[in-house]
Order: sequence, then structure tokens, then C-alpha cells
Amino acid sequence: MAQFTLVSGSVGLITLQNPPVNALSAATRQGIVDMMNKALNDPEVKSVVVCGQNRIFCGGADIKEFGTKISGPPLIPTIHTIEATNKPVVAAIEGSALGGGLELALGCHYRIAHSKARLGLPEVTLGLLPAIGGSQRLPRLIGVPAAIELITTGRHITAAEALQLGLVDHVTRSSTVDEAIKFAQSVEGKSLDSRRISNYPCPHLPDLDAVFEGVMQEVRQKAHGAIAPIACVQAVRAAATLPYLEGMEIERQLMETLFTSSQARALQYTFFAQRAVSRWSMPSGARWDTSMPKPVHKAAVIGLGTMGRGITVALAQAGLSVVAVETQEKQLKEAKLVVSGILERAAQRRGMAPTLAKITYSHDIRAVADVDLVIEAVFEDEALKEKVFQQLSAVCKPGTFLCTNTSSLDVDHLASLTHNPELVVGMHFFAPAHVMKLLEVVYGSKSSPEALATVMQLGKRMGKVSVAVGNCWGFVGNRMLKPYMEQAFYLLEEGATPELVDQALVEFGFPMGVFRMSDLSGTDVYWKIRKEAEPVGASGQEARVRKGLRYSPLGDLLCEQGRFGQKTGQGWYQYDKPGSRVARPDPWVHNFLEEYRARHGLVARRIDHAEVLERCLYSLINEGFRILEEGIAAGPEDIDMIYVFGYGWPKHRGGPMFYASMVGLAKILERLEHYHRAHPDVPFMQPCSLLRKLVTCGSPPVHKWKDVIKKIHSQL
Ligand SMILES: C[C@H](O)[C@H](C)C(=O)SCCNC(=O)CCNC(=O)[C@H](O)C(C)(C)COP(=O)([O-])OP(=O)([O-])OC[C@H]1O[C@@H](n2cnc3c(N)ncnc32)[C@H](O)[C@@H]1OP(=O)([O-])[O-]
Repeated sequence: MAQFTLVSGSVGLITLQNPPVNALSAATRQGIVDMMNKALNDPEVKSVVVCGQNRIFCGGADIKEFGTKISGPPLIPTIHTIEATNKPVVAAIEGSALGGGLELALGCHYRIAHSKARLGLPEVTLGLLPAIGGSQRLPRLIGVPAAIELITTGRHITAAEALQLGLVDHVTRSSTVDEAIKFAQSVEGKSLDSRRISNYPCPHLPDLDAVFEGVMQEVRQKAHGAIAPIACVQAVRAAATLPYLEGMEIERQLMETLFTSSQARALQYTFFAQRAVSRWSMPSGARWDTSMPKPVHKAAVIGLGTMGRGITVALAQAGLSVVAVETQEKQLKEAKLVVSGILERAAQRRGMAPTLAKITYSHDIRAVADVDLVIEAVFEDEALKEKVFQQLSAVCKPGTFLCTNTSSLDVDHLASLTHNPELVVGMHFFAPAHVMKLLEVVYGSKSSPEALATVMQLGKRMGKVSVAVGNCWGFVGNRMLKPYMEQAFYLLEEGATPELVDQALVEFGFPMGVFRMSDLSGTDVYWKIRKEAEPVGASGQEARVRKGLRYSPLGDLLCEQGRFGQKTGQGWYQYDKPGSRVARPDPWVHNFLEEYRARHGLVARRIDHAEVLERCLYSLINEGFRILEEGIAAGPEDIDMIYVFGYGWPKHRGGPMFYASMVGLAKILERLEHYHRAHPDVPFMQPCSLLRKLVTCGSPPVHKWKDVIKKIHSQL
């Protein structure tokens, strides 16, 4: 797990060997301890170079070990030994030096990095803090403000930025290990007094208390309830105010609390789930590892509204040639300006040339004749999309994949209008499409495994977390959102205010509550969808029962007043002016709700945050179980990643299905039964049979649910 070789006569080369990322597993730590002892005790060795096999230094602690009983030696004493020795130790950093990997490098006397290397302390993203001295050494080396920023965000930085910060001593474009060996030899026998970071005083900051108070406030606000960023600030504060060893003790204590927290479990689950969703499967048995994607060099986007523009940017940034089609001249001109502007600003930020030359614009759909893949992103109107799909099927070369960015239409129906339905796949982007990480990839009943593999690979190229799901109304994300939003409306009918519901959800960790979100995206967006799905019927606009089930017309009544949210300056909240972002509670809305309740004989009651969370979240989770039962999502990880990366579900709660497992499935079932008894006309509250089955099976942990689902399907 670590190899020792004597090179150039006097340099002990220690190579970490634990593919794929040389994570610090028990065996690797043992290897480092043994090989370092060997090197430091061997009189022939005058200097040491530490590097990683396969051009990657080290991806940090082995995250797989976290949930288990950890064995093997700790690294802190070895890092102290490295730092204290009189033989120079040089870290040769290629690929990544992350977490414990960077902490090991910080214990070395010198750090040499390849220009393409990435460095960082991403522990916070796993619900932890850098706990092998990183929180104490980094601020001593690069100063408190820069260290706080790196440690609380977990950001990976380039070698160039690391050099600028003083985190590495030298950056090379040639062989890092060879340079490190040469350098190590050049400093053999020289004093290392000025190279031991733990001996450095933390760079002085005037008015330390005020700085930390400000930082803490900012970090708390961004954390949305996550505890690790706060512990990270506390640890850096210890570095800034205490001697090194006392700071190390604070680091240890803070880590002890974080290590066993449910937030750390949720974040570590998310780390693996994010990677697991790329290993997709279809109910037919087709899988990621047996289906070959087709190369996509040239793609087209049809329709250059907000979504089409974002998709064009995402494709161009992924290095593809793009044909962008918009039939309306004015819209086409505007789109060109917006897309170029976004690409130019992004290129400027990265210090690169923009990729404008890769995009050609046209108002004629025939311009897509030679592309490999088309993404239709026209206005969400069934007749219009039907026409576009028929046209595409006629003009595209044979074998072109036809994708739709629809959020609510039937992918199978659109596929049926083409000559080759096996080439049709849904690509549900989230606005803004070049920023949001989630891509729901919707396979229809006829989509070929090759088409799905191609689109999943394209999603990866665009830097998306792509999740393959089956075709149904709303797919996974919006389908689960429906019961959640419905409950929010019912809560208003029963006595809550938009502020109360939103506050409960924000305290849970969402960046904003359902009503604030609805104002932001436009209250009229779902109004249009509702009008099609739930026609008013003979009983009128105010009817609270439709098709025999409970219905809340509150959102519709609000829209009829022209209150479309932020863009009109009024929605569930009031705003200073149209477009303003500052939402304030609106007495008009409170009055509107009181009058509505009075008209319907509803008596307002006190509703607490617990009820808001249970009703909104458990009904959403219940729909998640139905989706799993129907095989629309292959596993709970798929649903969770959709919610974490597309719907603002707090990462430190792992996603709705993981959250359900943490709350306890029996409790979720009991509360759903309770609410269903109280609201028998709300089918979303009726516990799904998969949930019952899982509870009967003793509520297995989330990674075992697939086995239960498989068993149910095999019995059908
Ligand atoms: C004490 C100390 O203070 C503490 C507390 C810590 O140190 S906490 C730990 C801090 N370290 C991290 O947070 C770094 C996490 N890793 C990454 O950011 C990336 O992996 C990468 C290094 C930038 C490479 O990216 P990649 O795109 O080339 O490949 P990949 O697909 O992501 O990963 C390739 C395969 O390696 C697995 N893997 C990656 N890093 C791993 C790790 N640290 N432990 C275990 N497995 C890991 C990953 O699950 C995947 O497996 P599979 O899916 O193939 O089965």
C-alpha cells in the first residue's frame, strides 16, 4: 500500500499505492508509517520524496472506512515525525492532493506540484473538518482569511492558485517526481527550522474577535443548518488564538462530534450516491456497463428561450459544435447576445478564450440536418412540440438522437411522432441550464440503451449529475413536488401563512420555502399546468373538491389577481417593485386567506413547524416510494440526487429517501397513516405499499431497499 525505493543514491522515494485515488485506508496508513520509519532510520537516505502511484498524490482519508470500526494506525504521530526529522521531506503532488492527502503534504517540509494538480481540504463537504492537523497548519501557512475560505467551502484549487497562496513552493509542467527528487537532493543537510509549519505563528490579524464574528455570521447564513462549516471556523479560530498542540486538541474534539453526526453520514452517502447514479440501469436489464454510447461531436438546440440559451451555453462549454435554431428573428438576435455574453464572462473568469466560434445560429430548422443529437427546448406547448418532433424526424440524418427538454409532456408520445422512437430521450434541464447541476434523463418505453448511454455521457461531459428515470407525469422531481406543494396550500387553508410554511422549510435547510420559490419562478407557471390537469368543471372556480378529491384553488385565485410573484412585485409576498428580490409578508395575502376561509367555513387553527415538515416532506417521500415501486427510478440514490442537485434539498440531510431512513420508516408510516385518517380525501397521504413492505421487513438501511424492491417485482 506504500512502496519504498532508494533513488539517486540518497533519496528515499515513498509511493502511495491504493488505486484509484491512493486513499488513506488502514493498510495505506500502515504502509506510510512503515516506509517512513524505514526511510528515516536508513543512514543511506538523506532526503525523502512522497508521491502517489498513477499520477495522483492522494484523495484523502478512505471515505468507505468512515461508517465502519476504524482500524490501522492514526497518521498524526507520523506527520509529527516527518515534520520533526532533519532529513528534508518533499511532497511531489500530481493529480489531486485532497483532505488527508494535503494534510500529509503540509507535514512535509516542501511541496512541489504539477501544473495540472488540484489541491483542497474538502472535508466540510463530507460533514467533517481537516482533522490531521490541516485546520491548524493551513492558517499558519497561508493566513486566516484564505484558510477559512478554503476549509469552509472545501473548494479544490489549481496549482497556480496554490502557488499564489504559498501553499506550494514550486509548480512544474514536467515530471513532478523527478523535480522533487532533484530538489530534495539540493536541500540535503540544510536546516529545516523555517520549514516546520506547526512552529509558525499564525499570521497576525488586527481585531481577531470582530473578524471571526463576521466570518461566523456569514458561514452560518450560507450553511443552512449544516454544522461542519461552523466547526471548521471554530477550529481555525483555535489555530489563530492557541499554541499548536492546544489547537490540535480542539481540532480533535470538534472532529469527534462531527464524525458520528447524522449530517456526516448524509453527506458521505451523497458522495457515493452522486457516483452511483452514473451506473444506470433500465427495467429491460440494459445497463451502463453493457451499453455503448455513440460519439456526439455536433449538437443542435431548437428554441432559444431561457432554457434553450442555457443549454446552448452548456453544450458549447462542453466543447461541442452547436447549431442554435430559433424561428423568431427578434428572439434569435437577443439569444445571440445573451449566449455570447455568458460565454465571454465565463471565459474571462477562467482566463481562457470564449468558445463562440463553435456556435452557429439559424432561424431554419433544416440547419440541423447533419448534427448527431438535437435538444428541443421550445415553449412548453404540446402542439408546438409535436410539430417540432415531426419536422426533426424528417430533416435529421439517420441515427440522430432526438431529445426533448419537456418538463411535463409524455416522452413516449413525442417519440411516437418520429420514424425512430428508439432514438428519442427526454433531457430535463433545470434553470439556469448552464448552472444547475441536475439533468433528469428520461427514457421512454422505446428508447434504446444506446440512446440512453449517449445522453448520459453527454450529461457527464456537460458536468451534470445525470440521473436516468422512466417516463411518467412530472418524471421524478416534479411528480414528487406535486404532493409537497398541495400540502403547502392545504396548510394555508387550515390556518398557516406563507411565511410560517416557508420558515419551517428554511429551518429544515432548503434555501427557500415553497411560497418564496413559487414567487421566484412565477406563480403562473404551475397555474397553467394545473388548469390543464384540473379543469374547473361545473362546480366553479372556488370548488375545493375535484374529481372526488380534495383540491385547493388558492394558487389559482392568487393568479387571477395578476399576482405572478417576484416579476410582478406581488405574489405570496410583496416586493418593493417588480423584479425585486426582497420578499416581505403581505397583509393583503393574510386578508385574502381569511376571506377565503370565511367563505368556505374553515376555522383557522395553530399550525406548528413540525406539522408543516411532516405533511410537506412525508407526502413527497411517500410519492418517492411509489416511484421506486413502479421502477421509474432505479434506486433511492437516484431520487435523492435529483432532490439534492435540482430542488435544493439540503445536502446534509442526504435527499428525501435517505432522510426517511434517518427519521425511521416506521415513524414515517405512522405519521402518514395519521394524516391520511384526518384527510381521507388526499390520496398522496395514503402510505404506499412499498413503504409498508419495508417496515414489515424491519426497515432495512437505504442501500438494501433495492433488494426488497427486486423481490416485490419478481413476485409480480
Ligand atoms: C482525515 C482527513 O482530515 C479527512 C477526514 C479526509 O481526508 S476526508 C476525505 C477527503 N477527500 C475527499 O473528499 C476527496 C474525495 N474524492 C474526490 O473528490 C475525487 O474522487 C477525486 C479524488 C478528485 C478524483 O475524481 P475522479 O472524478 O477522477 O474520480 P471519482 O469518480 O470521483 O472517484 C473514483 C473512485 O474512487 C472513489 N473515491 C474517491 N475518493 C475516495 C476516497 N477519499 N475514499 C474512498 N473512495 C474514494 C470513488 O468513490 C470512485 O469509486 P467508484 O465510484 O469508481 O467505485
